[in-house]
Parts: sequence; structure tokens; C-alpha cells
Amino acid sequence: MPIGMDQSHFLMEKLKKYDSQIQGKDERIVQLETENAMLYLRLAKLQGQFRANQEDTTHWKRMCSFEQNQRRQIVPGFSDVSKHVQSLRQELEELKLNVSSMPTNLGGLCNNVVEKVDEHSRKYKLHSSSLTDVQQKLVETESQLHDALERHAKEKKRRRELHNTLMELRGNIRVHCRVRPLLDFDRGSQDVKTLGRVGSQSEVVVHVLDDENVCIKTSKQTKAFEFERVYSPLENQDTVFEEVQPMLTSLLDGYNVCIMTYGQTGSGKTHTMLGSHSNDEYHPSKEPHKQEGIIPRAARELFSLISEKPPDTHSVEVSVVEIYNNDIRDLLSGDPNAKHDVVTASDGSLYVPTVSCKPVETVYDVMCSVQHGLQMRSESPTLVHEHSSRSHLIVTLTLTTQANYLNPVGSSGAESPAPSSARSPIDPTFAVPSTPTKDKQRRQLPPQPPPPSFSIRSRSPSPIRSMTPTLSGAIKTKLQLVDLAGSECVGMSGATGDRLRETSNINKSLSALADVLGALAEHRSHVPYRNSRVTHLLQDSIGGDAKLLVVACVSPAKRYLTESLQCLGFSQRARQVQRGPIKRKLPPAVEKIGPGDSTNRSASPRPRSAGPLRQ
Ligand SMILES: Nc1ncnc2c1ncn2[C@@H]1O[C@H](COP(=O)(O)OP(=O)(O)OP(=O)(O)O)[C@@H](O)[C@H]1O
Repeated sequence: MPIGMDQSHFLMEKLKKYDSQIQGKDERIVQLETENAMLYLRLAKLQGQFRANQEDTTHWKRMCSFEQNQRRQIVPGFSDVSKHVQSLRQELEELKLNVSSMPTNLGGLCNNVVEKVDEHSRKYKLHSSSLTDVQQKLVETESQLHDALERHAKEKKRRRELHNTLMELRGNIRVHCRVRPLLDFDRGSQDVKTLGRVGSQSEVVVHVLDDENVCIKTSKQTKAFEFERVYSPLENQDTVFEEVQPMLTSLLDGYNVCIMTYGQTGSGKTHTMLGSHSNDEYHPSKEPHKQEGIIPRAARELFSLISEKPPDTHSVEVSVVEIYNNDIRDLLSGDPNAKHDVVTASDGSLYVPTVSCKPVETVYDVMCSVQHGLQMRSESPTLVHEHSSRSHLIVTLTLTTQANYLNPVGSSGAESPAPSSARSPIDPTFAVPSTPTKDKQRRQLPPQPPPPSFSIRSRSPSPIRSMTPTLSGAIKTKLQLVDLAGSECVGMSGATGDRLRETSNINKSLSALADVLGALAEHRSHVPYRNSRVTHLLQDSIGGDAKLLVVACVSPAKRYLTESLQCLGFSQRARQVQRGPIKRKLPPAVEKIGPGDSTNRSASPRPRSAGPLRQ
């Protein structure tokens, strides 16, 4: 401390000095802190930049590796591309060469073309000169073709005649036999194991030996029957129709045709004629199907045959009737219970004037009518068959062949029906037997009744003609498809009351049918067509030149032994209508059924007793 200076003053001075120093230091601290903060900020910014740079680096690294990959992939392709470019260059060079040589080649080609044109024009001149020759030859060929067609038509006619002759030789009445498979309802008890077992009621006793022979074999007896065709249980509807089909050609040739199924109830008659279903369940089908029976198939065949003929020359009408308790019931009318009768016209022909006849153009139309009829048909359950038909069902397809087809102007008539020599289809008088009286009757024919809806020609046992002429000169032929009611033992069917009456009527009418066939077989002068409505109605189709096929249906089970023996005996009898006794040899173990054989007489007795079971 300077001498003379007050100590406090000195200290004050020193304090001031220190204060100013501290203030300077504080200012310096603030300055430094500010700088520090600035530096922090800078650092943060630099760190941000650093991170951004790092991301860029990663991105570019990825890009680099991607590019490297790309390059690795492209490099091999690049060599291909360069090769391709090279080959393209080569091609370009070649093309350039070609283009440069083209004018020379085109010149050569033009010369060739000109030469060829010259050559062709020379040939054309030659050809046009021979064209006239060719045309002449064409005219000649046409006339040869015409001759060939005529020859073909004649050949067709001859074949048809041969077919009809063959049919006649085979007999106008044919009998086939169909044995149905063993079915569940054939067993005696409810035990399914008894079905077909030896000794049980369902034991198989009807055996098909071959295509023509069938036998009934029991422990006590063996009886054999021969038919034109025997269908085994394995043979289906197609096979049956194959045999029936040829008969339909005869229909277009002017013959009445009748196909009927005969047999005990439940033996497969309806199955054979229509297919398997109850009357209510039947639904017509537009398309053919495997299970359908003869009626739809025959209708289909008929329309198919008609489609081959010139348009509007043939037309078809259908009627569906049943014979129930010996009464005719029109199943297409509103009132099936109305009475109908077969009437004799003044010219001697028979018809049922009150039965509905519906024009039809397709199988479907026919089958819709049949369906309608079936819904009205009498059916009731019996002990043997749940859907037993209690009436004879007759579906008649009447074919009208127009006069312009039978006798076309300027035609040789090669396509017209070719019935047997006894007939002249183009002569409208052919339907009347050529006795003077009938000729006279015909000439003096009184005004005809309105066209019968269901005409039936009267007949004698002598050969008669099937075709029925109309006033316009057209002819009518009939295809009658008959599902007969089942013959049955009253005991077995369990029928009582009304059912018993039905059964009795069914059996009576089937007896009458057997009688008619028997009378024809024995060439009796009187054929009892009128003993029953069914034979009266089918008079045109049984005997004479009409073609009749009876399919005898039998069940194979022992349970129906009596009925099967009776059915086969009846059918055997029918088969002999035109054939006479059967001479065919059968295996020695098999007993033969035929006239002259005493054992046969028991199985196939005279017509009256050969009919269905009587009560
Ligand atoms: N060949 C066959 N194949 C298969 N089943 C058949 C054959 N024949 C008949 N059936 C069956 O046998 C049963 C009786 O046949 P269907 O109705 O045809 O007898 P039906 O002789 O017409 O009897 P009904 O006279 O009582 O009317 C039916 O269920 C039918 O399906």
C-alpha cells in the first residue's frame, strides 16, 4: 500500500479493480458460452449432414449392387444380341444381293408365266372343243342315272314284295314268347332269401332253351314249347323291338298289323308294350329311351317310315280304347263311360262311329294321347300284381295313304304300296271281294256314312284284304297295339265282388280270342269273332292277310306254373294257325307239345279249353 494512503481507500481501490476484472471475466464467459452454443449447433448440423451422407452412401451402394446384378444378367444376353445383330446384318447383306438380282429373276419368271399362259390357252382351246363331247356324255350319264334310279325303284318294290312274301311264308300270325326275370314280388314269403330257391314258390321253372324253345321243368314234369322267337329274361326292349320292326313295313305296304301281348297278370305285358310304370306314372318322352316298349317304338318307326315318303301323302290318327267288362270305353273322350258299339255299314264294313280319333304328327302326340288314355284306364291291385290292368288296352294308329301317292299322274306307281297279287292298291274297288254280288253292291253303293272314326272291315274266314279305301281313293291301314288284360286264377288274384266280375270278363274275352285263333287254325267256316268285343274290334287284324304278332309273356316262377302252362299252351295253339303241327326236334329229355300228342292235348287242348283259366 502506497505510503500515505489510507488503508480503506486502498482496499476500496483494490476491490474496484477486482470487480472490473470479474466483470471482464464474466463477459468473457458469456462470449465463450455463446461460442460454445454456436459450436454445438454447428456440430449438430454436421452430424445431420453426416447421417444424410451415410444414407446416400447406403442408397448408392444398393444401386451399385443392383446395377452390378443387372450387368451380370445383361452381359451374357448382350453377346446373344450382338450375335443376332450380326446375323441380321448378314441377312441384310443377302437381301441387298437378292434385291439387286431381282430384276433379272423377275424377267425370267415373267417369261415362264407368259409361256404357261400360252400353254393354258392352247389347252383351253382343246378343252372347249371337247366340252361339247363332255356335255353330250353328261346327258347320256343323266339318262343312265335315271334308268338306274328306275331300276333301283323297281328293285326296292321287288324287295318289298319279297319282304311281304317272306312275311306271308313266315305266317300272318306269329307268336313270340317272352320270359320275364324273377322279381321280388315272385317270392312266396317276405323272406328275401327264398327268392328263386329250389322248392320255394319262387323257384324258377320256366327255362329258355334257345332262341326258339322254352320249357317248363318241375320235379314231376318237363314240357317244351317252340315259338318263332323266345326272349330270355336277359333280353331287353331293344331286342324285342328288333323282331317287331319288320312288321311295320307291311303297314305301309297296305296290310293291317296287330301286335298284342298275352299272359297272366304280372307277366310283363305292359312292360313289353309300353315300359315299366303304373298307368298314372306314365310320362311321354320326346326322346327315345332304353326302357320304352313296343307302342312308342312302333309309333317312332311309323313316323320315320312316313318321313321317307313325299310330304302330305300319309297321315296318322290315333285312338285309344279299352275293353272293360266287355264294353268299349273311349279313353280319349270326355266321357269314358259312354257306350260304344261296333257298327256294320251298308257296304258291310264295320266301324265304331263314336270313338274319338285324333290326328297326330309326332310320336310325342301319340304318346300324349296314350298317356291320357292310361290315366283313364281301369287298373286295380290284385294279390299278384299291385298295378294289375283290368281291361284290354287297344291303341290304334290309322294310316291314311292319299290317292295322289297311290296313283301319281304319270308315275309307274313304283313307290305305291305293293300288297299281294290279289290286290290292286291303285284300284279303289280292291277292298270289295271280287264276287259279282259285292261288285254290284259296290257300284250301287248308297251314300256313305260320315268317315268312320274307327272303321273295321267285315270279313269272312277266307283271305281278305287289309286296306280300307275311302271315297277319295285314299286307303286306310291300321296298326293295332294291344295290351291284353292279364289272365288269372281267381284264387290267386284274390278277386271278389266287382273284381271277380272283371276277372271273369277278362277270362271270357281271352277264351274268345283263343276260340278265334282255334277256328282259324282249323280253317273252320265260321270264325266266332263276335263272341267278344275284343275279337270283334280286332277282326281286321286277326286272320286273312293282316299281320298279327302275339307276344306270350310268362313269369318264370313256380308260383305261376298253372298260368304259365296255360299261356304257353294257348300261344302254341295260336302259333299253329298257319303253320300246322310243329315237327321240330327237341332234346330227347324234353317232352314235345303239339297236335296229335296225347300229353299235348292236356297242355294245349282244343281251342275252347285252350283259353285262359276259367272259374
Ligand atoms: N322283361 C322285364 N324286365 C324287367 N322287369 C319286368 C319285365 N317284365 C315285367 N317286369 C316287371 O314286372 C312287373 C309286372 O309287369 P307288367 O306290369 O308289365 O305286368 P302285366 O302282365 O302287364 O300285368 P297286368 O296284366 O296285371 O297288368 C312290373 O313291375 C314290371 O316292371
